[in-house]
Amino acid sequence: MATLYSTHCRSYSPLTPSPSSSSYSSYCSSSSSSSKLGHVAVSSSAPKRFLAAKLSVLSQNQNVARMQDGAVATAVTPIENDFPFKKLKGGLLSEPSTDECKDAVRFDINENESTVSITVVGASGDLAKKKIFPALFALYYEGCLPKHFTVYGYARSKMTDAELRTMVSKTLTCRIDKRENCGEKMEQFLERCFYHSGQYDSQENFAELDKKLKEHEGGKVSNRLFYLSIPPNVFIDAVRCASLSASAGNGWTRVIVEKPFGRDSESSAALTKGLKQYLDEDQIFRIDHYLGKELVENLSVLRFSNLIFEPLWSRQYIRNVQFIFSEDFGTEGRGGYFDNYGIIRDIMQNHLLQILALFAMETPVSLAAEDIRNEKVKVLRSMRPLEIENMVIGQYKSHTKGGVTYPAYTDDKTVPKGSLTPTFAAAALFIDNARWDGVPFLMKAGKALHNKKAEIRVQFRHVPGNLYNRNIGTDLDLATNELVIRVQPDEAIYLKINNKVPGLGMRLDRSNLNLHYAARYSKEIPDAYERLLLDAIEGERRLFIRSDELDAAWSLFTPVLKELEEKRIIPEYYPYGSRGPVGAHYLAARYKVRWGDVSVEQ
Ligand SMILES: NC(=O)C1=CN([C@@H]2O[C@H](COP(=O)(O)OP(=O)(O)OC[C@H]3O[C@@H](n4cnc5c(N)ncnc54)[C@H](OP(=O)(O)O)[C@@H]3O)[C@@H](O)[C@H]2O)C=CC1
Ligand SMILES: O=C1O[C@H](COP(=O)(O)O)[C@@H](O)[C@H](O)[C@H]1O
Repeated sequence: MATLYSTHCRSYSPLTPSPSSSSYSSYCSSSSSSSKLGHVAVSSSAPKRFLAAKLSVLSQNQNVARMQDGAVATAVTPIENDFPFKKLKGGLLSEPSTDECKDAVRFDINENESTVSITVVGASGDLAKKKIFPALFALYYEGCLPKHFTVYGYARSKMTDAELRTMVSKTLTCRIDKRENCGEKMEQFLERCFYHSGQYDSQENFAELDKKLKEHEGGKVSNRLFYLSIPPNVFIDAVRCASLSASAGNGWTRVIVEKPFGRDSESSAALTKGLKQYLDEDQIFRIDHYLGKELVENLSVLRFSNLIFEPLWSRQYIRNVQFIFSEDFGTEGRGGYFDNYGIIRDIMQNHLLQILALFAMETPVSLAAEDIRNEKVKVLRSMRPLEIENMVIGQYKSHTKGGVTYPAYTDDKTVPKGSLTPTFAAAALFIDNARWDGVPFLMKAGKALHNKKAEIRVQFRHVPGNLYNRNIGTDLDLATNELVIRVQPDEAIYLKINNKVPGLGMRLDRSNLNLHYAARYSKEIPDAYERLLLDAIEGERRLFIRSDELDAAWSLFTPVLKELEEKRIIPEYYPYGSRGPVGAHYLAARYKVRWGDVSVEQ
């Protein structure tokens, strides 16, 4: 018998019920989305293939779990010993810690027997350098990574371990609010980073990696996470080779797959089919990093834990909902990738649609991954496929401002001349269910616009028979209550209300009830990749996309994408740095909507 992986309890908030051994399962999330176990031991005779460590609880009291392939696992650690009390010398217990992860990892007493190896496939690339290694370091700094972990970079580029460390060290940063021992921690982290050069389609090269991983694992239970940070044309090759030559022998093996998950329904289905030749669905972690953003994660908390919002969350009170994404830079350097996808596939079909599904779903049975994903998929399947009449596309053109000339999209050397690929799109979508019948869900996404922002805007209906109409004037839109969830930058949730201007008269103005994160919380907000990587290590699938969600998402967008391409629809050209095509306003106006981000006071 050997240890598989521990149950992790990640965060402990003052709202959480006071811990006791009997209430453990109510606040402690497990390494399996559906199991609520303490530490688990599993037969090490598991077959050498990608082994799903999905545990389903047979009996919570007996602490017995069943692995997906039928192997029985039994809990060997009494759960009373577990989180969140710090054990002090002499057996005393300290106060529960509010520090994320630290206690969970520290109190995994079986972790001496288990290891986690994280292989970043495509380690020489942009995403790995920019996001993945820094996120892993942040997790290490916070004490969230297990005791025995190793990070491997894998790519075709030739590099030594030392060169990888130099490359990685350039992008590591410490949080503004936590700089203590930062340099020291970086050194320690880098010592755990290694590199193996190999082809993505070579079983032999992955077998060499396997050999190196085994040396680090030193006979302990091996759990392996592969992060596919490579272009999609080599996804299947890499999964095949990793599966056949480098999967964990006796622990779990999981694979994080980066977008794009295909470019339409057919190619996405083919990709899923290809992945499933080598992996079970619960080993596949399709990442959408917007789901890891703090305010997206908070969306359900806001709605389901505050009485004041949920009763208003329907067609009865909500006039329209807007999902807005803008960037103030173009495709700079990524034009080659982008031209094959365009903004609809790059941002709308995934990031914005995922947020929409979370926003509009019914109350899930529980916070378990499958319960949430079931509700999301229901919303997606209740939506009308997007029609070309409900869509506007644009592309940025060159613009000179203040003596500086900004390039057109097609000036990018990696973009084919005359490309019609949209860099901007606006769309009106509808959910044909009882809650949302007739409510326009508007999306707008663009590159090379005047600002960088991602937000959700909920515009409420006008107040019937408003006593104060006289004080508001004829433009009722000006008095609309609007809830704004600013995902980035400068995270905030604010509600626009009408208020009496202090004084002897009766003049109303619009004011904000404002929850400004920087003012309210001193803690730096973790990057989305940190949350998602930690979830993948813990086996938490809630924020990853299931294959049926993906199919439903593609069904909504594939017909219109095909039509745009077949008819070679010409995008509306907008100047680099502007607010985008005017067509977006006409589209909104058709549904009696004004974009919330264009008013004077936003
Ligand atoms: N960069 C970003 O901001 C984001 C990226 N993504 C996705 O993440 C993944 C990685 O992105 P990113 O790091 O930007 O990608 P890169 O283009 O930087 O590629 C990553 C690595 O893959 C290898 N590679 C590049 N092109 C090919 C090719 N044609 N055939 C085989 N190997 C190749 C290279 O490594 P070597 O030559 O050393 O093998 C490269 O360093 C992609 O799927 C992308 O869509 C998703 C969201 C944002
Ligand atoms: O997935 C993608 O997201 C980025 C924007 O991410 P953010 O976290 O910086 O907002 C976008 O630039 C890129 O085109 C897209 O592929």
